[in-house]
This record gives sequence, structure tokens and C-alpha cells, in this order.
Amino acid sequence: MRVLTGSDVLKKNFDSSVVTIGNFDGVHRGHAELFRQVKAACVQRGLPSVVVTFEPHPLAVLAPKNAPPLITTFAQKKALIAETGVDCLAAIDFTPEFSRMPAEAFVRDILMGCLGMRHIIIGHDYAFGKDRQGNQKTLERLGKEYGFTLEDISPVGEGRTIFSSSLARRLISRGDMPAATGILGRYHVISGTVVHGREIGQTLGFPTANISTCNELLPPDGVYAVMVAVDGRILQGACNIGNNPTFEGGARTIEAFLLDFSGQLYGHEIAICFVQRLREVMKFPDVAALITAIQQDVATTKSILAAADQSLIKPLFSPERIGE
Ligand SMILES: Cc1cc2nc3c(=O)[nH]c(=O)nc-3n(C[C@H](O)[C@H](O)[C@H](O)COP(=O)(O)O)c2cc1C
Ligand SMILES: Nc1ncnc2c1ncn2[C@@H]1O[C@H](COP(=O)(O)OP(=O)(O)O)[C@@H](O)[C@H]1O
Repeated sequence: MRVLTGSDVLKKNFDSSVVTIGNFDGVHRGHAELFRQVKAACVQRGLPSVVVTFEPHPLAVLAPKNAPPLITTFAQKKALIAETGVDCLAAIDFTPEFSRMPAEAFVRDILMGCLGMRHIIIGHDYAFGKDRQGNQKTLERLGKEYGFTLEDISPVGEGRTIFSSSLARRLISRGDMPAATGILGRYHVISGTVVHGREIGQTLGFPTANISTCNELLPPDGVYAVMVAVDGRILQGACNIGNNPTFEGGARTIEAFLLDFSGQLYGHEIAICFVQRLREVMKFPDVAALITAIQQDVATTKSILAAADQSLIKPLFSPERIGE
């Protein structure tokens, strides 16, 4: 997949193409269906597919207080979109100045002029541009004027659930990992570098890899059964997110005890895939009680992960940090 960023998006890149446009946070199953339809339209027309997105997320620039914590980093989004087999991802630098560009100029100069748009496929409720002027009606009118066609796809979902980034965010925020997995079509993943902690873990018999992460949306504090990608391997793990209340003065950490592992991980990049929440974080009366609880967590983790669907594990790293 070709990736266009910064001023490269604003050059003449394609003579003709099929375009779709959105924020695509989480690249969930609804997005996947949209990309499938874009590729089908491309085969029919013999044209390349271009996914247009904005980076950073427009709300992070225009109304940071209302901006949601994102499910995926840009690097993770890029990896997921590349997997769908589209030809090009064009990430437009979203600046306050860009946000003032009228929808018509954006369509004519960027989508058509730089990206060669001949056909655009959008989600059922998508709108873009200054004051959300770029809605379905405007696009239809501009299509007639400038000579491109528009298709909008119906909401994608299952039963009464419509797949959306905001629903996935709500589910992750409340720790309902199986429901979030159902929307994303994969386990929610956060990645990061293993950093030093207080070195208490090894004294308990449960060393934990603590990570520093760029991912914004974390599941709530608690203990989780996870699958962890480490140096090209996928290992089972029990993950704790919280401030370790049994020990005074701890900062909030994300840490995973890896089953069937021993070795040194400081500085390594790992990706933690959340399968299921086991329990709340608790303040135990003493270290022995904490150890008994962790032993129980490990046993529960093993039985849950024995039934985990391996195909839902997507070890998504934030490759800006590892040079991809
Ligand atoms: C599966 C698991 C569950 C945990 N649950 C709790 C808990 O409920 N309460 C708590 O205070 N600490 C809990 N811990 C965190 C330990 O206190 C923590 O691993 C220890 O403080 C090590 O910190 P360190 O990485 O800074 O050495 C848990 C750790 C693991 C691996
Ligand atoms: N099974 C394991 N799971 C996680 N980390 C492990 C494991 N075995 C060894 N380690 C190493 O031990 C370190 C964690 O030990 P710990 O005492 O918890 O120290 P820290 O407080 O620095 O996290 C990890 O960062 C990793 O390098």
C-alpha cells in the first residue's frame, strides 16, 4: 500500500481513482466492509483505490476537550488498512487552516485534482469539511458538476448492533472486551516499550513487563487475560492495569506477567491483546493474599485463553517507534 502524508498528498498523485474518506479509528468491521466495497468498485472500473483520512483526528485539533481517546494510533490504523488490500492511504495533515477549507474546494482540488477521484463511496452518515458541508447532498451536486459518481453504503452491523468506533470505544472503556472484539473483528491491542518499574514483581514470583504506550484508549483498571506479541512470538499473559494499591504510592501501570516465559524484556516492543477482563484491582491485606490472587488469575487466564480465537490476535505495534 502506498502511503501519502504531508505535502505529498497535495501533489498530483492519480489521474483517476475510487476514493473513500473517514477517520477510521479502530478500523472495525464496518470499515472493513466499506473497503471491501471500494475494492469491488475498483475491479469493476479498473481503477486504484484511495483511502483518505485525516491526521491528527479533526476533533483533537478543533475541540481537544471533546476528542475521544483513540482506539488505534496512526501506525496501527495504517497497518490495519494495508491488510485490507487497498492501494493507497492518503493522510491529510489536519490543521486549523485546513479545517477552514470549504467542502467544494476540498473535493475539487484535493480529491479530484490530487487524488484523481472518479467515484466516491462513503458510509451512511459521513460528512466532512467546514461545518460538515461535505454531506451526501453536496457530494451529489458536486458530482454532477465535476463529473464523479457517489455511492453511500448502508449501515453495517449484526443483529440490532451497528458497528461504530464510538460503540467500540464505549465497550472498551467499560471493560467489555468480548463485545468490543465483536465490533473490531479482533482483540483490542495496546503496544509499547517495556520499561522499568519498582521491581516488586519478581519478588512475588510474578515478574511483569510494564509498558509505556502511545495508545490512548486503555481498558479500565482491572486484571485481564491477554495474548502478548513478543519478539515474533505470541504468549499467554495475565495483565494488570492499575496503581497496585497493595503497595503504597504506586503510579498507574500497564503490566503483563507472561506465562511460560523467562528472560529480559526491557526496551523491547510488545503488543498486548485483550481477550477478557477477570476482576477489579484490589487492595490486599498482605503480600501473601496478593500472591494467592495472582495464582488464581493465572489459572483462570489459562482456561480462558485455551478457548481464545487465534485468528482475532492482531499484534499491532506503533511502528514509528521501531522504524517501520
Ligand atoms: C495478574 C496480576 C494481578 C494483579 N492484581 C493486583 C491487585 O489486585 N492489587 C494490587 O495491588 N496489585 C496487583 N497486581 C500488581 C502487583 O502488585 C504488581 O505486579 C507489583 O506491584 C509489581 O510491580 P513492578 O512491575 O513495579 O515490580 C497484579 C499483578 C498481576 C500480574
Ligand atoms: N514471565 C515474565 N513476564 C514478564 N516479564 C518477565 C518475565 N520473566 C522475566 N521478565 C522480565 O522481568 C521484568 C519485570 O520484573 P519486575 O520485578 O516486575 O520489574 P519491574 O518493576 O521493572 O517491571 C520484565 O520487564 C522482564 O524484562
